[in-house]
Amino acid sequence: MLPQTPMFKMCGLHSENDVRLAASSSASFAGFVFAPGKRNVEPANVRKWLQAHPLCSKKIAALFVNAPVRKVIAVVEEIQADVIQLHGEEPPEEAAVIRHRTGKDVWKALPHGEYTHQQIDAYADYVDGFIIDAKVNGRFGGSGESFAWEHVPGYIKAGKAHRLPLFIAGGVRPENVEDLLAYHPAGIDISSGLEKDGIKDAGLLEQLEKRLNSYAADISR
Ligand SMILES: O=C(O)c1ccccc1N[C@@H]1O[C@H](COP(=O)(O)O)[C@@H](O)[C@H]1O
Repeated sequence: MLPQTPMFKMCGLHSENDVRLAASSSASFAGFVFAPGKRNVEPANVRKWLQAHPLCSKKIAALFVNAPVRKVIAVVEEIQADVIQLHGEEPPEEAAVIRHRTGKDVWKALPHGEYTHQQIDAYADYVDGFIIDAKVNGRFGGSGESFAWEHVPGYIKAGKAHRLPLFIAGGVRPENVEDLLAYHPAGIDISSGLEKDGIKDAGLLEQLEKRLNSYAADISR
């Protein structure tokens, strides 16, 4: 099968300005973090920002790390999320419960490591997609660090075998995105790589989109 332009998820939006930028971007998914850390957001603020800058056809992803199921359900309802990204150690059964109780797509983020392929197999019947991220110093994500991308083809194969979309995350930036695109992932997920001093940056977004567009032009030739 011919490579396709990857889905682009712009994650970790944490201000009205970030949402405005995402709304004007080519991202198909806009992600918000509801977990401790510098990108943690309040659902009421997200709702306000989305009212001011509607994302139109883009889908909203809500990211959680080991959150109670009732919190996930409440946040998803409040911000009208389309996708739930579980970025902690939520077991497959919990992903299944969340999927059943919300009726939303659930994506499991898994850290690249020795057992990732076994984990993909264990979650595949209970989720609607995967995100493979780097695990750095025990942090759950948003580290800005990449894992060894020579492992990407194996993950792409696993996603295809389960017929599930698989995104590559972790330290993707405008200056290295072409190295990742060379593997033709189904999706890329970027947060800190679009930030300057902790704020999503229009210039970095423009650089990224230029490279995504040029990749799209190359593969359509
Ligand atoms: O961004 C965070 O603060 C965060 C906290 C806890 C779990 C995940 C988090 N971010 C997600 O991690 C990936 C990769 O991010 P990066 O591009 O390396 O910064 C992405 O899905 C972020 O939204």
